[in-house]
Amino acid sequence: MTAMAHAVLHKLLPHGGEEAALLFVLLVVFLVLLPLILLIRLFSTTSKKDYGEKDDERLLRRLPSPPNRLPVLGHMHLMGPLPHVSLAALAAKHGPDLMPLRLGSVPTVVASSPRAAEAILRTHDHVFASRPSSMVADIILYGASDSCYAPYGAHFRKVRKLVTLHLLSSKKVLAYRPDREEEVALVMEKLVISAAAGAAAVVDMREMLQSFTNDLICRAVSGKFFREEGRNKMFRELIGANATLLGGFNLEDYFPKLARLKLVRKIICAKAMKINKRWDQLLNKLIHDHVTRLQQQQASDTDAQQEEDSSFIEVLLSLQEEYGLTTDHIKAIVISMFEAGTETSYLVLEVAMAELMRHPRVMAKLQDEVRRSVVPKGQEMVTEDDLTNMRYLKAVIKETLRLHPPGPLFIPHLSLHDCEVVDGYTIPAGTRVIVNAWAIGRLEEVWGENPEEFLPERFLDASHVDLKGNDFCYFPFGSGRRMCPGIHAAAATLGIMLANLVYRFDWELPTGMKEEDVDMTEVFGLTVHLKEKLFLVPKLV
Ligand code: HEM
Repeated sequence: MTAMAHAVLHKLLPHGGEEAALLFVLLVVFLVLLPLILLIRLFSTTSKKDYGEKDDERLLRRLPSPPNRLPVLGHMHLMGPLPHVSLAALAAKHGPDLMPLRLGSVPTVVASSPRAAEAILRTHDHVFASRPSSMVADIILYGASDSCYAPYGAHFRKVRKLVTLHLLSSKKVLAYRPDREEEVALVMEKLVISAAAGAAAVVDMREMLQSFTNDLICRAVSGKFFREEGRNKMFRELIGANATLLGGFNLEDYFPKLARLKLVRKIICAKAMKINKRWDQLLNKLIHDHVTRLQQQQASDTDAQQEEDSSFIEVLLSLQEEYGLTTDHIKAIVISMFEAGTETSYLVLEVAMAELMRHPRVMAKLQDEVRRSVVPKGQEMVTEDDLTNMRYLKAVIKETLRLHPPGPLFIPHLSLHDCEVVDGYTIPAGTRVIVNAWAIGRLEEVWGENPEEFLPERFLDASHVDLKGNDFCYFPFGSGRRMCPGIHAAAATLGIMLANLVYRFDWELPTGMKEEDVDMTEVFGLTVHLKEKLFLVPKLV
């Protein structure tokens, strides 16, 4: 929003602010914006039903919050194009632990320190385990009945249990190991062809890694026939569309009353409904195919497939009755698996390669570990067995996730009732709670003098700091009831792919580019990604 305002003003006042342009701006503000603001204000006031009584306002004021709160927008105008960066800067000045804000009409608290994060995600986890409602998630995810956006309650607990026990358990992730290794091998084959073409063969790393993680999750969700009829491509397109709709700071989430107006609702919902229709058709066909295959199997008396070898859809269908799921619930769970599984891992792999290109010393040390210390000479690929002792590889992955968590603000949490947290401060029921993991990952008091430096060695000295959310200085997968259930799948995918990329190939930047030219500028959305795609040239070792 601020970026948009800046752009408009910049266009109007490019030459030092001529009087005519200024007058024009003031006139626009008076004639157009004022009535609009009054209208929005009418619909942006909070009611008891929405976010609690006015008492909540007083409670929010008990902690310092940033000044310059505007009547309708609240603190919204202070959000720059990278909200995690804006919130970190605001917190450093106004609320290093907890910082209350009003974003639009929504009372929000931002946690930016290890002790505040621990209070939210561990000590009072049961109070903050819900999610705010989202109009778009309601449409795309069948009443937010998936495992990412479901409000805390009986349905969420049931879905979470199913997902962690039957879809993403470490046993299941292990069972998918041959599939992972096969998909990695396919990528390596393509890279060998590129490498043979020499310096001209510049590889679009994002395209390659996105297609890899997409195919991997397609295979896990729908079985080995996922390339049939170009389904993987269709899924990829729809995942991208979902991410655009669900990501960022959406107007309707911060002015819920305005969004309830019929016309506004119609405009906001139109796109989401269109996407939902396409998902629905695709998933109906997929479910139908699986049901038919299952029936054929039963008719021919083939041995029942083991759960470990079954695709997510097969597992969900076989457990549908036991867990009391409707077909729409199954579709919602599948969609959020696609979304969460794809829109994270490939971004981490791309940014890890970007950091390695900017830090040749780290790249050389990693290649040394992967090539000489562990993998026996002559072996074509790194296997998952080889990864066990690769300490430096693990440190590189941890350091990448510290500096570049794909979800720097996680998914917003929601307080279920009033709760006294740090220093006797009470967060009222219905408050949106944002955990700024990006800010905590860069605190000088935690990470030392140069927290912005890419230095995997810091994790060699602190190898007790793992990914499991036990340490509130470092928890890229979250912690507690809403912690990422895909942690085992993600760790396996990142490890095997990164190890193979640096094992088989030396990497060079396109001709004329230097290390310092690798652009690390980020763009905020459902997840954060590099603004500029990474292009590299592979050289066979
Ligand atoms: C590098 C990769 C990944 C990272 C860094 C990551 C991180 C996260 C984070 C920070 C959250 C939110 C925690 C919170 O709101 O408190 C989350 C939620 C979630 N993730 Fe991941 N994730 C990754 C990959 C995956 C994969 C591969 C899957 C599944 C295939 C997955 C499935 C989910 C689901 C279902 C949720 C929602 C959990 C809930 O609301 O209860 N994630 N993830």
